[in-house]
Amino acid sequence: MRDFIAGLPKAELHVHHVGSASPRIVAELAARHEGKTPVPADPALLAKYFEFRDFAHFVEIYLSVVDLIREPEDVRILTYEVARELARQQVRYAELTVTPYSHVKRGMPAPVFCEAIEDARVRAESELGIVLRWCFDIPGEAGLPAAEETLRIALDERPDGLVSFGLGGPEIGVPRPQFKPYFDKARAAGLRSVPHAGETTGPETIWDAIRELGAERIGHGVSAVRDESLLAYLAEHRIPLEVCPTSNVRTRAVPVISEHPLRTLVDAGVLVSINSDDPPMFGTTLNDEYAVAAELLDLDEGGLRSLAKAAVEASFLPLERKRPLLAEIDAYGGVTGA
Ligand SMILES: O=c1[nH]cnc2c1ncn2[C@@H]1O[C@H](CO)[C@@H](O)[C@H]1O
Repeated sequence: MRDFIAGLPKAELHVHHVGSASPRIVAELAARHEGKTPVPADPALLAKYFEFRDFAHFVEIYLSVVDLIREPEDVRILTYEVARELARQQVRYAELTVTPYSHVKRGMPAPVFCEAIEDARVRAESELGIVLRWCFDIPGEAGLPAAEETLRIALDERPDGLVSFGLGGPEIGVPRPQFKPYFDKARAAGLRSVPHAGETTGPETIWDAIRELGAERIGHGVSAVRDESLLAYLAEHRIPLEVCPTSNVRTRAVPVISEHPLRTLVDAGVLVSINSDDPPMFGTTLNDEYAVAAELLDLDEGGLRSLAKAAVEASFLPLERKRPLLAEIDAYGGVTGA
């Protein structure tokens, strides 16, 4: 199963830029800021550092890593390394969530940040054969000023890879309706709406994301299982959930992996994609997440192919670019040559 997954062509739709910084990259950056950062440079200590009491603690640790990213070169190196790790797992296409506000707030001009991610995106496509696209997300804990600035950067800079507009960070104390004007403008400008919802709060946040923010996909959305009418709505309107199983356990959104609601979502006919979210921080990889899903859903190779195809279908790739990737997945026999 592991070998089959390793070779299976995939798409990833819910993976965070800084959250994907490998321990080596984080250690390198931490060493550059020796003494001025709580982030340990030692990989063993870093693994300990990436253990979270709860979601709020996770955000605090996440932002301490964001603090390490100061120069455009840091952004180029980080982004290219994330692309390399995705390509190593046979990811052909990924929508990477980046948070421009967090970097601009730390003194990196928006054009400089956008040029750095675009350089890495173009280089990754030509050298690694992986297609990256950007989701610009609002860090919810920074509220409306962050919404304002994220929208301004999205519309003023409009990097070629930008396809979607999101909302991350904590949900508790960050009601979704307040962001409606920003999502309205982003959608009017052709950006797709993909807010996080139902990760650390209940179904009502998912309803808000749909009704107020025009969500076309939901980041996480796992609490939908508590509302039968929402499950039916998601299934009927084919609003895919970007499910990140291990993330939910590591941020304590779900107590233990065996209790993850993935099976209930699938049984209700809800479209799901499998994603890694912040793989090094959660001690996982996208391939590991496919193995977790295979366990939870009792999947065979055909089931794994369907999972990979569901992510391609839910992606914002144009149809003519979905087709070859879907065909590649169908043709894939893995090491078993099935
Ligand atoms: O699983 C997640 N849920 C919500 N936000 C997340 C997650 N992983 C990374 N971020 C990131 O945390 C920052 C908070 O300011 C945002 O940049 C958001 O993208």
